[in-house]
Amino acid sequence: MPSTIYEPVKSFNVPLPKPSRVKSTLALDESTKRHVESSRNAIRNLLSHQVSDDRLMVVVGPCSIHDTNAALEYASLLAEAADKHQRELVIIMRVYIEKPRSTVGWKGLIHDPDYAQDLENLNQSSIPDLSKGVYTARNVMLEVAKKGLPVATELLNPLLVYYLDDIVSLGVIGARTTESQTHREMASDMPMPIGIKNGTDGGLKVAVDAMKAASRPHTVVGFDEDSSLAYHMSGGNPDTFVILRGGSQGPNFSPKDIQAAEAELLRAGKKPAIVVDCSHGNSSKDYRNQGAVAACLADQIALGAPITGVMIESNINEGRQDVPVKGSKECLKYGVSITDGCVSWNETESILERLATAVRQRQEASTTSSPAEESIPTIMVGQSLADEKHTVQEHTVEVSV
Ligand SMILES: O=C[C@H](O)[C@H](O)COP(=O)(O)O
Ligand SMILES: C=C(OP(=O)(O)O)C(=O)O
Repeated sequence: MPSTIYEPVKSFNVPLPKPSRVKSTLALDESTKRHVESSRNAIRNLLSHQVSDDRLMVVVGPCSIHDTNAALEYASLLAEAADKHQRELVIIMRVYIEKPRSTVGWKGLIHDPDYAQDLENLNQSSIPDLSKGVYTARNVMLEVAKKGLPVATELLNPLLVYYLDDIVSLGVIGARTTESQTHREMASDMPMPIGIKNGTDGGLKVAVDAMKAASRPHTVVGFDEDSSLAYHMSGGNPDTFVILRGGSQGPNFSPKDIQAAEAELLRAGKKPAIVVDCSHGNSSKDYRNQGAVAACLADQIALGAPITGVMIESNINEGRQDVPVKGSKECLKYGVSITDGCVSWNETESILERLATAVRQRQEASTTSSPAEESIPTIMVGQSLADEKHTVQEHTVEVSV
């Protein structure tokens, strides 16, 4: 990537369109509004372990969206899979339009919608067009929602969220911002359930602290209905949960890790709703490990482990690529991530099959178990799983991060 694209621009201000204007231009129709509300409620049910819904949440999709046509082709494939597995899985698509960077790099479609689009005509040294970005990002989310899929996204910039908060069914606070007060305030103000990643070092305490903070009211600085800068009191968000994503100390998806997370949540007075990310620190940032992580989770799920959901980074085609610099003869490969590596659609289908089978096994076991067994506290179930080392050993991946 040419360094010029991120050179600071002095005395440079471009007004952004007001969130209210973008929202009314790309408005949700009544049926999409109902879809967003019902998918938020379905997620809330899974988080509170409603007996009426024993399905598994699966948050799956590209690491980031850079090509909206490819994203919508992916969404069509995923919508079919969601339909096929509707008895076992609540499938939510990752529509990640902002990326948190460890240092610097492309910050996502909303910040820079032209970055990886028309390589031949693109002037990659031009100033990123955020005004176009807010329309592009909202439009792709709207199109995904219209295909019947709930939208998940990382809520990174607390002001940009005002362009999207009515479409998103599941918000995520990423590992790099879990400890940020501003993000906890934002989470406390959101109308949808929020997943909170553990820290980049693998520490769960920051995520549990974030859940506690987000559940309380806060003063929040943002936009009012007329898009004027204002402040208000948030209501507090009761629908938060942790996402175990591993970290620099290693992965955290083993039965022991799940059991420890469950115990920590219960100690903090929180419901043990745990989603596990197959990527990032849990895959050593190597997408080829995601299948093995998912297989280990499927084994745990079949045995009744307290796993509410799974996250997978997936795209039409596997791997990742760098964006060729302007003027080079290289082309961008279709349906391949330009941020973290992803598993292919074919592998995604196999992972979804395996997770659905595990949920069926869990459902069958719970209908055949005696009332006494059913009343075993979930923490005990985690304990017994931790002893079944052989179950996970064959799938455990080497992690060096
Ligand atoms: O999910 C994507 C990445 O892991 C995250 O944006 C950090 O990426 P980076 O370390 O390449 O900046
Ligand atoms: C950036 C992401 O994850 P994390 O915050 O866990 O690094 C992501 O899921 O895209």
